[in-house]
Amino acid sequence: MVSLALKGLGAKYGKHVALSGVDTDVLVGGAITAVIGPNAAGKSTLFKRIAGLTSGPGTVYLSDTDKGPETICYMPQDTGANAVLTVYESVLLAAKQGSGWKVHDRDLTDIDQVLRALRIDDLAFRGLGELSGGQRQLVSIAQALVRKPEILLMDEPTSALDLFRQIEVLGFMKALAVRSGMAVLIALHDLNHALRYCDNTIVIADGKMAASGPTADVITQAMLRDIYRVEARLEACSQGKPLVIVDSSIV
Ligand SMILES: Nc1ncnc2c1ncn2[C@@H]1O[C@H](COP(=O)(O)OP(=O)(O)OP(=O)(O)O)[C@@H](O)[C@H]1O
Repeated sequence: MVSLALKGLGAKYGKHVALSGVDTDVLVGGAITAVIGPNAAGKSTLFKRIAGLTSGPGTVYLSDTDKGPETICYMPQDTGANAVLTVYESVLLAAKQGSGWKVHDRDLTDIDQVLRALRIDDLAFRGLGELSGGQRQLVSIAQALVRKPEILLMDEPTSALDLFRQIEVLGFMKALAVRSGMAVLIALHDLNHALRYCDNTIVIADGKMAASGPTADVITQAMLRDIYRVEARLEACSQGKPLVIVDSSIV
């Protein structure tokens, strides 16, 4: 099963150092890692650096893959919709990226499966420009999944989704990671989603890694105070699962 580890990873935009010194333990396939932290902390920059879309110091070590860096897929936060294409065409284009343009029956089966799994098969022949924000976000997820990456970096993939779709997509990703052995990193602002769906959590603050480890060890009252500047409690819900309850901001 694929795994990755980050050593001394950093990134710059011009002279601005947006990220430095990110070291992680081995992140294994089959698990979901949340990447959390305040606005402008460097979460998207970390993903772009792992995906090779920005340069900088450090190394992304990949193990147990014979595909190399192209096995990493980055699903950006903002996906500019190409209004000319239908949903189906855009997912087909994503499926063929980097593998030649000849379309096989297998490609069409894969697209049908991914659209059905995300329950957007009814949108297949709608233009991207006609979709709602949440529908577009689901199409972006379909475009990422149809490529069958071994390492998937999802930048706030549920930010435009309603409550039902949020838990459906995250539950689906968790099951898919276990089933396929994919390593999934998800940037999230909803820490309750991290607690519920993510095995491990990395905290980025001010362009540095502030903490990492099993999610329940990382999301603590002290971390919420220091990094997020909120007074909050972690309480067990009626099902015994931990929930973050925010009381106030610290000014
Ligand atoms: N293309 C760019 N050029 C210059 N600076 C950038 C660029 N993209 C991001 N930055 C800066 O890098 C820093 C980190 O941004 P990044 O997008 O990684 O944060 P983030 O943690 O993903 O934030 P958010 O939660 O708000 O999405 C910010 O100060 C941002 O202004």
